[in-house]
Amino acid sequence: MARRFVLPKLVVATHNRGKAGEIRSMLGPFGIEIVSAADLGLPAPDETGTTFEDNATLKALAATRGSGLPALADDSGLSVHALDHQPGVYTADWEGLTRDAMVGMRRIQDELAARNVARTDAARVATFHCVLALAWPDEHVELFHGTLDGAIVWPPRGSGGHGYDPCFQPVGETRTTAEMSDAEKNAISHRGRAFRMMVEACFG
Ligand SMILES: O=c1nc[nH]c2c1ncn2[C@H]1C[C@H](O)[C@@H](COP(=O)(O)OP(=O)(O)OP(=O)(O)O)O1
Ligand SMILES: [Mg+2]
Repeated sequence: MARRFVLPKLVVATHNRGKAGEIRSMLGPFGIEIVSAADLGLPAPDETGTTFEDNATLKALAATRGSGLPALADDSGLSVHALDHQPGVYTADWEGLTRDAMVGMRRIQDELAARNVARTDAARVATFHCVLALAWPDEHVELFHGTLDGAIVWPPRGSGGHGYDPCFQPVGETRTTAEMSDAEKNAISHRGRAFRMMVEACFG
C-alpha cells in the first residue's frame, strides 16, 4: 500500500481506556508502533473548547508537543436531539466526578422524562460524534468527523463497549452498541467512520 506518510510511532492521546482499546484495535492492521499518552506520563489537558474539533485539536497538539511524536486524539460525545443536542462536548462531564457513565446515562434519561419526551425511538433520536485529530510534530493538524445515528433506550442493555453504549441503539438495530462485538461496533460506529476517513486521507 502506498502511504502518504510513514508513521514510525504514534501517540494515542486519550486517557479513556474504552476509546484507547477501540483505537488500538483499529490501528492493529497497520503495524504502527503505538504508545499511549498515559504511558508517557503526559497529563490530560483541560478541555476548554466548545466544539469536538477544538478539543480533539488541543488534546492532539498537547501530546505531540509533549512527546515530539505524531499524536492521535479523539473527542467524542452524544448529542440527544430532544435535549437541545446536549450533552454534546460535555458528555464526559455528565458522568460527574465519579467518571461513571451510568450517572450520565441516568441524567439523560431523567432529562428526557422531565421534558415528557415519549418513549419511542423517533422521539429519542441521538447522534454519537467522534472527531479524530492527527497532529504532526510540525503542529499541523488533520481532522476527521464520524457520526452514528440512533436512539436513547432505557433501561441500559449490554456489557460490551464502554461509556454510554448501553443506552444507545443505532438506527435499524435491535441491539445497543454495548450488545455488539467490538468488530460489529467498529464497522458502524462514529469512531470507526472517522478512523476510515483518516486511513483514506493519510494511508490511502
Ligand atoms: O463509542 C462510544 N460509546 C460510548 N460512549 C462514548 C463513545 N464515544 C464517546 N463516548 C462518551 C464517553 C465520554 O463520556 C464522552 C467522551 O468524552 P471525551 O472528552 O472525548 O473523552 P474522555 O474524557 O473520556 O477521554 P479523553 O479526553 O482522554 O480522550 O463520550
Ligand atoms: Mg475528555
